[in-house]
Amino acid sequence: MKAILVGFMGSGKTTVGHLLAENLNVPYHDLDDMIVEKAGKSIKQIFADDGEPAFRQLEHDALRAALNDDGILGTGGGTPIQDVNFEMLKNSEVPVVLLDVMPETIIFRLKNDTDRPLAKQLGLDGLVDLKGQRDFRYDQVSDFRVATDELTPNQVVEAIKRNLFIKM
Ligand SMILES: Nc1ncnc2c1ncn2[C@@H]1O[C@H](COP(=O)(O)OP(=O)(O)O)[C@@H](O)[C@H]1O
Ligand SMILES: O=C(O)C1=C[C@@H](OP(=O)(O)O)[C@@H](O)[C@H](O)C1
Ligand SMILES: [Mg+2]
Repeated sequence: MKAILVGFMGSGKTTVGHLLAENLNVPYHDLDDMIVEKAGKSIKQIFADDGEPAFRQLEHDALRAALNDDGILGTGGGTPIQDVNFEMLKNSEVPVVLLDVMPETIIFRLKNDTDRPLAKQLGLDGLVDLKGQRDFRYDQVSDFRVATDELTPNQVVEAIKRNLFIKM
C-alpha cells in the first residue's frame, strides 16, 4: 500500500481514496467493498442477519488480506477500534492518513444516508458521542491528519499528496 485512510464515517475515506488512487494511477481498495464481496450481501444486511461481531471479523480478515496489496486502502470508521487492527495499522510501514471531520459536518454529510447501520442505530447525537470515543484511536494510529470540513474531495487529495511526498 502507498497510503491507508482512516477516520470517522463521513470523513470521506471512500470518496477521497478513489480520487487519490486515480490521481496516483494505483488501485483503490475499500475494506467495506471487500467485505460486501466476500459476504455476498450489503453491510446493512450483514449487521441485520449476522450482527456487528460477525461484521468486525470480516473487517479484520479484509484488513489482513489488503495490507499486502499495492495502492490506496480506505478503511471503515470502526477499523482502527479493534485492538488487533489498531496494532496492525500502527506497526505498518505504510503512511496512515487521518481524514478528520467535525460533528456538524458528519451530520450534514450523513443526514440522508441509509447504508450505515451504526449511524441509523445511534442517531446523530449518538454518532457524535461515538466519534468522541474513537478520536483518540484515530490520532494514535495516524501519521498525519487532514481536516476535511472546508475542503472539496480534490483539495483533500492535494493535501494528502503534499504530506505524503514530504514523508516519502
Ligand atoms: N470533502 C468533502 N466535501 C463534501 N462532501 C464530502 C467530502 N468527502 C466526502 N463527502 C461526502 O460525504 C459522504 C460520505 O463520504 P464517504 O466517502 O462515503 O465517507 P467515508 O467512507 O469516510 O464514510 C458522501 O456523500 C460524500 O460525497
Ligand atoms: O464506523 C463504523 O463502525 C462503520 C463505518 C462504515 O464505513 P465508513 O466509515 O466508510 O462509513 C462501515 O464499515 C460500517 O457501517 C461500520
Ligand atoms: Mg467508506
